Amino acid sequence: MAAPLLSSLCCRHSLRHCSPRRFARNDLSFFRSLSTSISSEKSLVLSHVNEDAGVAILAMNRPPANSLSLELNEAICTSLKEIDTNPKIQSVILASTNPTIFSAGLDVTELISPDDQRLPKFWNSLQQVYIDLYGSRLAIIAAIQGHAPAAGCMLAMACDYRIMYGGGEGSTVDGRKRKSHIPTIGLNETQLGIAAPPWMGQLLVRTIGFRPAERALALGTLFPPMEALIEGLVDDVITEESFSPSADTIHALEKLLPDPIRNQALSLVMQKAFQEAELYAKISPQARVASKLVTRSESLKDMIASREADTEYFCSFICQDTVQKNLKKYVEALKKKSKSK
Ligand SMILES: CCCC/C=C\CC(=O)SCCNC(=O)CCNC(=O)[C@H](O)C(C)(C)COP(=O)(O)OP(=O)(O)OC[C@H]1O[C@@H](n2cnc3c(N)ncnc32)[C@H](O)[C@@H]1OP(=O)(O)O
Repeated sequence: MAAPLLSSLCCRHSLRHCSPRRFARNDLSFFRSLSTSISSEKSLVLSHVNEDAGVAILAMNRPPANSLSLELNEAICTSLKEIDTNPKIQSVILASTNPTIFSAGLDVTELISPDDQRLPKFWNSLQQVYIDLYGSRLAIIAAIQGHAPAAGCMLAMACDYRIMYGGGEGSTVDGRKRKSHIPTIGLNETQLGIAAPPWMGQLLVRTIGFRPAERALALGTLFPPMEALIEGLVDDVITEESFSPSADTIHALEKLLPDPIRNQALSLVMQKAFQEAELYAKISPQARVASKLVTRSESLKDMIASREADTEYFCSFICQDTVQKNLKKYVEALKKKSKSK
């Protein structure tokens, strides 16, 4: 079903052939044309479908932090492509097997003393994840149970709806009682001495508006759940007080979730994500996709057109001495913090 258009995506000319008329035709093929055929290590994501509900799950599974390596990026694209080929599926829940980290953003070890062959491939794979998520015909619901800094936040923003865990003492994340965990979300790149690329920064602008995004980008703000909700960075924040699960939802989730994360059927965030996914799945796909084209096609075209230049800029920026120094310092601090636990 999905058109084999990897070449068109990797090459920045793909959307030149998409006339405004074509976009106006409520055409599903635009979204299909954004599919990829990259093959990869599948266990880095767990995916499964519940055809009765029209919903799929795609859970990132790269311990310890779901940091985005070349291989994880490719695995996300491959899995999404597989789901896309199933005509019974209209919605996907993008989640994490780690109940306290959605994704820690780019794997910073990819950025330090990088291999000059791998670095552009790595960046290209991240661009592809964005294109495939943001341009998917599927409605994608982000179930953000844990932290989502930098490129982790980008993943969430590229979805159609974002649900975040509100945290709190003694709350349940995957059904078990655990100590307080308050996730944060945002583009914190400047805290690492780097800047979000234009397409990622503009995605924040489109999500929360110009002035709030300008300030958040400059300061590298990581928002706790309620602040993220107020800013419009997430659409819903779930706490035990705010949401009552239904037995039907839990049952449907048990059918959907793969074995290693079946216990997440008890997670309130997952339950709300499933309900939202069902809601999207009930809308006429043609109408839903056409409405998505209205808001997303122009920025996607622009991003794809500047893809090569973006990769060149990224590679030369990352290799600068000062940037390397900043990144090394950041990783040392991260390791030190992790060891001191
Ligand atoms: C031109 C540039 C373009 C830039 C575009 C995007 C930029 C990025 O995405 S850069 C990455 C930004 N990410 C971060 O700043 C997050 C860093 N991580 C954290 O702040 C915390 O780990 C987090 C809040 C996510 C979770 O905290 P904890 O639950 O307390 O876990 P730990 O800190 O103990 O981490 C566990 C383990 O994971 C390793 N880790 C964490 N993040 C990353 C990462 N981004 N890349 C690689 N590895 C990461 C961390 O070092 C720990 O490993 P061990 O030391 O081996 O235990």
